[in-house]
Amino acid sequence: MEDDHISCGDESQSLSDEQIKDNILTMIIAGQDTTASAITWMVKYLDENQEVLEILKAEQFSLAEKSSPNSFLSLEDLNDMSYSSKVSPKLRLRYALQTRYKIKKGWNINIDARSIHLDPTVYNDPDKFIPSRFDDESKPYSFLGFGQGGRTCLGMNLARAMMLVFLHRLVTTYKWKVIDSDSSIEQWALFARLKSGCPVHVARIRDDVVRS
Ligand code: HEM
Repeated sequence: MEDDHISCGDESQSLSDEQIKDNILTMIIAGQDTTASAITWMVKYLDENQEVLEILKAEQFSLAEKSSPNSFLSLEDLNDMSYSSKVSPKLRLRYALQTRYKIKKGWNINIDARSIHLDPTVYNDPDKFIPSRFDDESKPYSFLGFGQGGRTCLGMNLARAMMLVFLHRLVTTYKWKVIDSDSSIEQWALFARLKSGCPVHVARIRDDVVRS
């Protein structure tokens, strides 16, 4: 019988059980909850900001009309979603960096990206959902959702791709209404997550555009 084992090359390069476990945990903790939370905020903010939703719909429908129904989205399609890729919410509620404190060896320091994104000394109308606000070239590094520098999120491009595919499917196939306007945030979550879980009413708008 032919050997159907998939070779991983040099055995000494294989991952240990411990490393495999770490990678799985990374996917679940760093990868899944973050993306799920970001998508929840997108659904909420888009429902509350119909003018933004209209611009997004125009981009997504023009893309859907250009390609055949039921075809998969390609990388080029994702690159054509320039407005949609800005619809990335302010998330990650973490504790603030207090410069008054001495930072001891071994401490973990987290930048409170959400407070920076909502800082009125940096942005006009910080509470307004303006997806293009981070385009301002005079304010480099102002979008901190994925971190910056040497430890920038490793899954950033994967997360963006997942969010864009989700947005495309949602916007071109369904309309939705958030049915619980409670905006209170779970107190002990690592990043900003709605207590209500953001329940929505969803209705199909058209059958001819179904893509994945
Ligand atoms: C919307 C979704 C996501 C958000 C908002 C997010 C955000 C972040 C942030 C703020 C950091 C810390 C950066 C720093 O310390 O400066 C980080 C690190 C990291 N993220 Fe994500 N992330 C997301 C999705 C993902 C996904 C899908 C994966 C993997 C499948 C992932 C894997 C990682 C890893 C491995 C690190 C550690 C990088 C390092 O320390 O070198 N993330 N992420």
